[in-house]
Order: sequence, then structure tokens, then C-alpha cells
Amino acid sequence: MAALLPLVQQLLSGFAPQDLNASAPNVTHVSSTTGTPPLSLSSLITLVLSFSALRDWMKLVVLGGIIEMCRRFVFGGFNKFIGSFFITACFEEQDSSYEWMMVWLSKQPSWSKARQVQVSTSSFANNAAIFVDGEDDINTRFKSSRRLAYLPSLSTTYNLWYRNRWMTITRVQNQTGLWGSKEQTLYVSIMTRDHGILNSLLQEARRDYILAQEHKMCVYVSDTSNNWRHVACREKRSMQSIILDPGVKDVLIEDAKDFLRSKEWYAERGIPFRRGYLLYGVPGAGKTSLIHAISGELGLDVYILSLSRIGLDDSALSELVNALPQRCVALMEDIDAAFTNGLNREPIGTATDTQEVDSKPMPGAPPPPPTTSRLSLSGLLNALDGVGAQEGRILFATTNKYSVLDPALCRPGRMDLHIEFKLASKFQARQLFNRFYLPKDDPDTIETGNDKEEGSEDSGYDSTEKNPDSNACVPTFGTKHSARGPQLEPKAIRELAVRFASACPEREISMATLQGFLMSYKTRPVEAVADVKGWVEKERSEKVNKK
Ligand SMILES: Nc1ncnc2c1ncn2[C@@H]1O[C@H](COP(=O)(O)OP(=O)(O)OP(=O)(O)O)[C@@H](O)[C@H]1O
Repeated sequence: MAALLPLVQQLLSGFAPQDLNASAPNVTHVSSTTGTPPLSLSSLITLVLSFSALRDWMKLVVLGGIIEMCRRFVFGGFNKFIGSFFITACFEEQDSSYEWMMVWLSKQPSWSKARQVQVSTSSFANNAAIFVDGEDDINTRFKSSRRLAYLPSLSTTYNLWYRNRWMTITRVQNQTGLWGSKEQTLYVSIMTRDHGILNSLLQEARRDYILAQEHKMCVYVSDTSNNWRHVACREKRSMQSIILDPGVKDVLIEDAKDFLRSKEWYAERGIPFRRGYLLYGVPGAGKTSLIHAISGELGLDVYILSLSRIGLDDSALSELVNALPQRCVALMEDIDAAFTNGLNREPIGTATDTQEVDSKPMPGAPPPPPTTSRLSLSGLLNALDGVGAQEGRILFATTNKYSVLDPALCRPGRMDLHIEFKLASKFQARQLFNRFYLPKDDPDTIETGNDKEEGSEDSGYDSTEKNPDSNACVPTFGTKHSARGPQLEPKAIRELAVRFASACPEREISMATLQGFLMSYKTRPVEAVADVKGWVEKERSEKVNKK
């Protein structure tokens, strides 16, 4: 660079005409001690313009700019003109309306003729995509296989007709945030100026979606940007599959139904329209299962508020609570676990924040890893019933440590109903046995309904099929699981259930543990009853050893 400078200077001095300086008498020249000729800005411009090639280039640049400007103007105007005949709506992936549209799209006959599609096996595809024909058969045979689905290709525009209106659909994917997370957006343009058409499309899409999810319950979780993200739609669990002592379920479901019917009653009395239920007690007693069953029964989606999520602080929690929809179930599992840093009502960062006080970093030490949660009790209380707390929501909180909860958290208005879940009673043990082995249509059966998660279809003991040798265990291969066991009359199973229950000690074993035992006797009720005593003894001695 330094070597080039004298060369340029020499070049400029060679080109600088004498009369240039003369023609600009008012220009003050700064003389250089190194012998560089004095050169002003105007003289430099004049010098540059003296090259004819440069003049032509500049003309070209100016002309090109003008042409490009005209092109943009014309195309912009044309697009605006065309756009004035369309209504365009965009649907973002994280919003429920995106799924409504995907379900609606799946029902359009013209979609089946699409020549460019994206094939997906993502979890999203299980919810709102266009399934590949015959997939269901495959899924029944190979439970673990993922469902295949067609999605509209990214960045491809599809043309459809809706109510005699031309419509285009485009799905695009954009990168959002710093961590490369991707968001999809669906653009729908309808050739109309009537917003009624768009409204009717949205209503139709929502109706289709509700119908498609009739037997399902959708689960949402919060992401790191504090948005609610749809994660799955599960089959509803029937209320009858939850076995509790008589009356417990009825109290809860009646209360929740009554609450949802009483919006005006609350408004007239100025009481915030929300209700909280605290389910507490031993692990494996059916708390989570009951919440899922109730949500399905009430037709509400479940929004899981994971209080121990990394990065969740007071403001993030209140943001999430405010973003809950009007009618939903908000679920806080293991609410006690959120405060492993100490139960206090001070906001994080104050002197009483035990973690900050106890673990002062050593000078020069690397910064500590992020704590599991930055949530304070006062933050939680504010989120639950602060000004912005969403109206019309039902909150379910569960805990195994009822005694450690702050009374402020448990007071009516926040947790209106507290229900204790205990270890299994003899009544529950008998009902569980009946649920395992009685046929579905038996009046004594605790109906399993759609409860595939628990293996209800798989674990059935179908006594309706007659078997001459009722006690023989017929090992078969390639037949329905339910047909493998010995066939007993419902009366015989009920008698076995009574014997099973009498062998189970009252309130000593959890329902989950009992279920685990029966799972290993899926088709052998007689053996289950014969072995239960020995198993109970083993469980007892294991418990003693653990202590
Ligand atoms: N009362 C019950 N009726 C029917 N099934 C039950 C019952 N209790 C537990 N189970 C079965 O046990 C398993 C665990 O139940 P669940 O997760 O609902 O218990 P939980 O009380 O929420 O446990 P935790 O406190 O550990 O979360 C499930 O598979 C469920 O089907």
C-alpha cells in the first residue's frame, strides 16, 4: 500500500493541467512538504470526468438505476393492483389456526391431485396432515412405525377453489431466533374483497379440526421463547378407566362442569372466573391419569406449565399464563419441585434468595451453569391470580409433598379443591382386576375406552369366546392377544377379583404397582390370584430392606 502511494501521486501530478489551478483561483491549496502536488476535490472530479470511458460508465450506471427504478415501480404497482383483488391471511405454525388450515386442506379434493408434495413422518404429521392411504393398516401391525403424511411442499404455491373463488396456498419456512429454530407460515390468498369469505373459511377449518380431534385431547408445552407449542394429540382417556374410591371422581368432574357453566354467575358477583384443583398424595395413585381423563371429558386441551424448566422466571411464567386460551386446563405437575431453591415469597435476586446467598462464585471461577428455575413463590402467586391471569381456565396442580406447600399457594381462589390420593384400597384392587379381565361390555367392567397407552386392547381377557377347557392356557402364535388366555365366565372373574382384593393389603401398595403386577399376568387371571399373596410378601420385605 505504502509503495503504491507515491505511484498514484506521480500519476496525478502528471495529469494535473496547469490551467486547472488557474481556473480555480479561490481554492486554497495545501502544499505538501513531501512534494505532493496540491489537489482540491473539484479538481479531482474534473480530472476523473476528463476520462471519456469513466463518463460513459457513469452514464451507464445512472441509466441502469433509472431503468431498475421504473421496473420496480411498474411491478410494484402491478402487484398492488392484483393484490387489491385478494384477501391474504397468514397462519403461523405456533398458532392453532395453522393446524385448522392443515386439516381443512387435507379435506380438499383438489389437494389429492397435487403434483409436488412433502412427505413427513414428524410428530406434527400425526396430528394435522394428509395421511397416505392404507397407513392405518400398517400402523395396526407395526405399532412403533411412524405415520406417513403428505404436507404441502415448502415455497410451492397451490391453486384451489373455495366457494367459486380462486385461492392460492403457500407454505414457507423461516429461520427464527439465534439458535436456528425454524417456523413455518402458511399464506392463504383468496380472490375476493369480502371478509365474510375468509371468516367462513376459518369457521369451516375450525369445525373440521374440532371434528377431527373429537376423540383426542391436545397437549401444549411452552418453548424457550415462552410461546405455547402444540406437541401432541392423544386419545382421550375414559373416566371409567380411573379407579378411585367411590364418589371422588364425581365430586371433581361435577365441580369442573359446574364451573364451566357458571361464567355469568362469577361475573355477576365479581369473582375471577377460574378454578384450581390440587391433587396430592402418594406417587402412582392416578393423579396425572385423572387430569387427562377429566380434560378429555370436558373437551379441553391441556397446557403443561413445567415450573422447573430451565430459564423459566417470574416474567416468563406470567407471560405464559396470560397467553393461555379462554377455556383450557393448565397443568402444573409436581408443584413442590419448582421451589427446590427454597420456598419464599421474595422475588429472585433479593437477599433472601438462598441460592444466590449460599453459592457465591469464587473469584475468577467460570460462571455457574443456569439453575433449573428462576421462579419465586411470589412470581407464581402473581401469575396465578394477578391481573393478567387468564379467565376461564382450570388449573390442576399435583404434588407428592403436600405439607411443604405454602399456605398462600393452597388457599381457596388459587386451589379451590384439594383431593388426596392414597395407596390402593381393597375396593380399588378389585375394580382394577375386573378392568383387566372382564369383557368390555360387562356392566362391572371399568371401561377402558380409548386408553391405548395402558395397553387396554392388548391386555384384554376376552371371556366371551367360549373355550371348552376353561382353565387351560392355550399358547398360540399369530392370533389376537386377547384370545390367548383361558376363557372364564364373567361370574368366575368377579369371584377371582374378590379373592385378589382380599389378598391385597389395604392402603399398602400403589395402584401403579398393582397395575404392574397384573401386567405380567395379562391373560392369566387364575395365576395372578394364586401368586398375589407371595408377591405382596415380597413387596413388603423389599420395602423394609429399602428403609
Ligand atoms: N387410580 C388409578 N386408576 C387407574 N389406573 C391407575 C390409578 N392410579 C395409577 N394408575 C396407573 O398407574 C400409572 C401411573 O399413574 P399416574 O401417573 O396417573 O400416577 P400419579 O399419581 O400421577 O403419579 P406421580 O405422582 O408419580 O406422578 C398409570 O399407568 C395409571 O394407569
